[in-house]
Amino acid sequence: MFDAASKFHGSQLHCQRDDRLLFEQVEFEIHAGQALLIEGANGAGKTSLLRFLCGLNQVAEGELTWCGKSVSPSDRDYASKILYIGHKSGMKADLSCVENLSMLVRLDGEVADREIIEQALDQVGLYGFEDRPAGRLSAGQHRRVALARLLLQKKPLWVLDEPLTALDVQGIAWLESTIANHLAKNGMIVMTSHSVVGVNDNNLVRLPLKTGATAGIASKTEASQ
Ligand SMILES: Nc1ncnc2c1ncn2[C@@H]1O[C@H](COP(=O)(O)OP(=O)(O)OP(=O)(O)O)[C@@H](O)[C@H]1O
Repeated sequence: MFDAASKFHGSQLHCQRDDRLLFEQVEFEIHAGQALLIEGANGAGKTSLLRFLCGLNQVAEGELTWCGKSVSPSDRDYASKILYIGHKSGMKADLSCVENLSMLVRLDGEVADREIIEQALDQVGLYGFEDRPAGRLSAGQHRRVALARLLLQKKPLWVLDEPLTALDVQGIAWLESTIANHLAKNGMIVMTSHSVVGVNDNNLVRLPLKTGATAGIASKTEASQ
């Protein structure tokens, strides 16, 4: 169970790429058990925003607070709260599924032994693939291995960039229950996705990104006022 009082707030968020303003004055707030869905056309800046929240780029700027305390995306304590799974999995083609997951979990400052990783691979439908090099997986299998980190790491905030990509019906069903379970434990999620799974309307905050967006705060509290 994560802290029921958790709150994640962003304000004055803006992003410029070269000479082009992607978005500005964007604001959001989510609480424990809620998911933020970042929406927008191709090229609107969704990935740029996600990566900014994770301290992975400086192209976007803005103010962030975690539980009411101002944080910088590069703060170690703040970064330790986040599990980011982006378009690229970060896996090495010549390492096995177990070796890759072990490495990725360690890079995030955590540890998972082989038995635990095998159990996670089993849960994502990859029993028997433990020692297969990642470079010899299908696209959907590759995505399933990347998403197995959701079972291995205990972070309150998941930042997921198009997590449904390449998943089949069973994969989507697994992700749906995994997301619902995380939110039920007071976890939070910031994600981009063309469809929403595992989040009911009461727990979903939508953040549309459009150039010059000044549409006010994206939050459940404000929306209901
Ligand atoms: N490394 C980069 N250097 C310069 N411009 C970039 C770079 N990466 C992305 N861009 C540009 O920034 C804009 C926003 O890209 P971003 O990937 O954030 O959009 P997105 O909303 O996630 O798009 P999509 O829905 O297609 O994934 C695009 O116009 C893109 O061309």
